[in-house]
Amino acid sequence: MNKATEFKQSLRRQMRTARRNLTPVQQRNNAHGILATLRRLTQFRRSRTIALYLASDGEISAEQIIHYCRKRGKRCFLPVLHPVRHNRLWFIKYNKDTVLTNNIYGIKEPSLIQAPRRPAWALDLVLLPLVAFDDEGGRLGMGGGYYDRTFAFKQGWRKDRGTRLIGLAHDLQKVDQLKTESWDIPLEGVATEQRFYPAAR
Ligand SMILES: Nc1nc2c(c(=O)[nH]1)N(C=O)[C@@H](CNc1ccc(C(=O)N[C@@H](CCC(=O)O)C(=O)O)cc1)CN2
Ligand SMILES: Nc1ncnc2c1ncn2[C@@H]1O[C@H](COP(=O)(O)OP(=O)(O)OP(=O)(O)O)[C@@H](O)[C@H]1O
Repeated sequence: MNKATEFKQSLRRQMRTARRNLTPVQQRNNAHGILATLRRLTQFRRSRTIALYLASDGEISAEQIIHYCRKRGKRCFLPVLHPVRHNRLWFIKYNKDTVLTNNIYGIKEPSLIQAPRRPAWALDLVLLPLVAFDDEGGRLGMGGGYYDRTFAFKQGWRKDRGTRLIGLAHDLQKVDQLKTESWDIPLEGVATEQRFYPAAR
């Protein structure tokens, strides 16, 4: 393992532990706070089709956001591990009656037989889970490269064109600067319970 990979692994361990050690009360407050942050964002207010995720391993919960979106008539989608294409995601509509199953990582996702599916480029906004972030749009994920592969088509696009990508995190997941890799797809910004961090251009 080279130095950079070792560094990423140890940062992942450290941040995943920090996330998991938040108390239920802190988790609840942060989930509440992040909805308030998003409601102030034009990019969120304008979006009609939004991909979120079901939290696992201490990730900031998106359930309140999902509830809010449904009330406002925004359509919610969840990522599903692609059954055939290596390390890519599909996005499936998420309703109250959607049947969920556990994927290979033990994360809940809609069962695959369920339509409708939506291609990644046809979503207005994707709210991504992450392990660590910086204020330049850098994202460290769980290490599967799922989001990077799925949104590779955005390489070279302006951040404000097409599907918008915004990370969701607890504020404690912020680090000074992440080294970007050639395959990393930069985020437009990251929302936490405290504030929105727009990527500097
Ligand atoms: N809630 C949520 N859903 C998500 C993601 C996520 O980060 N959070 N993903 C974002 O990409 C995708 C799943 N990616 C994941 C990648 C690795 C591991 C993981 O736990 N890996 C093990 C080691 C690898 C292995 O067992 O093969 C680990 O780190 O312990 C989990 C999810 C799609 N759905
Ligand atoms: N567009 C791509 N094409 C091919 N391989 C890729 C691509 N994007 C990422 N990868 C590979 O995926 C692996 C994991 O990447 P990385 O550690 O950046 O994942 P991550 O962003 O932390 O994970 P995730 O998106 O699942 O949360 C790397 O080995 C990388 O080479």
